[in-house]
Amino acid sequence: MSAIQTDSRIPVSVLTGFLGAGKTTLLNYILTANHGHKIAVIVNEFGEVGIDNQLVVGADEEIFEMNNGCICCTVRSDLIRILGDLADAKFGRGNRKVDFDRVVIETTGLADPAPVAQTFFVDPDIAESFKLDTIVTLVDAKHADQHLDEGHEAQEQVAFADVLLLNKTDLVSDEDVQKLERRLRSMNSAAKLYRTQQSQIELQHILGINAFDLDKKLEIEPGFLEEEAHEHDDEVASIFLRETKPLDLEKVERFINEWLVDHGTDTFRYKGVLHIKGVKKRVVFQGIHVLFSSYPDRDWKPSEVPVSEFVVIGRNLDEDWFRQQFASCVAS
Ligand SMILES: Nc1nc2c(ncn2[C@@H]2O[C@H](COP(=O)(O)OP(=O)(O)OP(=O)(O)O)[C@@H](O)[C@H]2O)c(=O)[nH]1
Repeated sequence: MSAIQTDSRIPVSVLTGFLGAGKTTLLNYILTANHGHKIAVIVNEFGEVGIDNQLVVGADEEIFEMNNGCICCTVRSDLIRILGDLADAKFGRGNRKVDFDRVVIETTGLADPAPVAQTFFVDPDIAESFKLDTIVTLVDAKHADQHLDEGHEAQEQVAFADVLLLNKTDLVSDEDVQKLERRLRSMNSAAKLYRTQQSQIELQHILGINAFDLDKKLEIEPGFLEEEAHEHDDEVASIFLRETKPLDLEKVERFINEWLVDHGTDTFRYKGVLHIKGVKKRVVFQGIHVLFSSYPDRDWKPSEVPVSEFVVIGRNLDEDWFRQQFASCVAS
């Protein structure tokens, strides 16, 4: 018998990074790239309703959504269940057969990656079928300093990474990029660090690289395997807004202008699709603090009921204000 035993466990890559850093952009890039892998995707969102599944390409494929909680705490049991079902489906143990050779998990921007990683070591069934391959952390070059100054989660995401992608380098000067690189290096000198734009990275640098090293992580966080679920900052919350009546573009623009002036700093992330009167396409709308963009995306499908829905994630959000303003955007 050969002395070399092949590891038949399914490799898992975890994509992390603060809100808006470019995780979904990377996921879309992975899903459209020509790499020959069959990937099962698990997407976790902070808001009560998932928006990412609408923004992920080929969303009819093997994509499993985990909403209404964060993968690192409240819905960690869902992660274990989904992974268990996936393993059964791959190894033909259930009624369903799903053919895939790796898993990519997109965490919420507020997730602490350590408890997610812990799942692959402390749950015996998961540990038998899956192998944590790499934690990839995206860093938003424009907003990272602010997020690292303010939030424990952003710091943990950097500290726990195997690969750091310093993304959105188009938005800042080279000098700022270098300064940020020094800051990231001081927080995590072991991770590989790449500069990216639109999260584009050769996939051989992030998939199947066998980078997660338990011993090294235990050096960073000795209590890693015993840690309790992560506690989130209670002040950070999400609001989900939904309206089936078409919206008036001018009113929407006025609403957004007021919002960004008065609440821009407190809104970490917002994203969704809008159903605008007179526009045949759905309008994708998203932003990070005051950096906002919207564009017509694709025609509504005949099978879809056009609807505006979006999620706002932030601190100290005045929910009544958002609801009233949004309701007043309905076209007459
Ligand atoms: N200028 C610029 N924008 C980028 C780049 N990469 C991604 N974006 C934009 O940044 C916004 C956020 O990107 P996403 O990929 O949705 O970020 P995310 O990390 O998945 O966001 P959450 O899931 O909400 O935490 C989108 O509007 C992207 O198009 C980049 O390199 N440069």
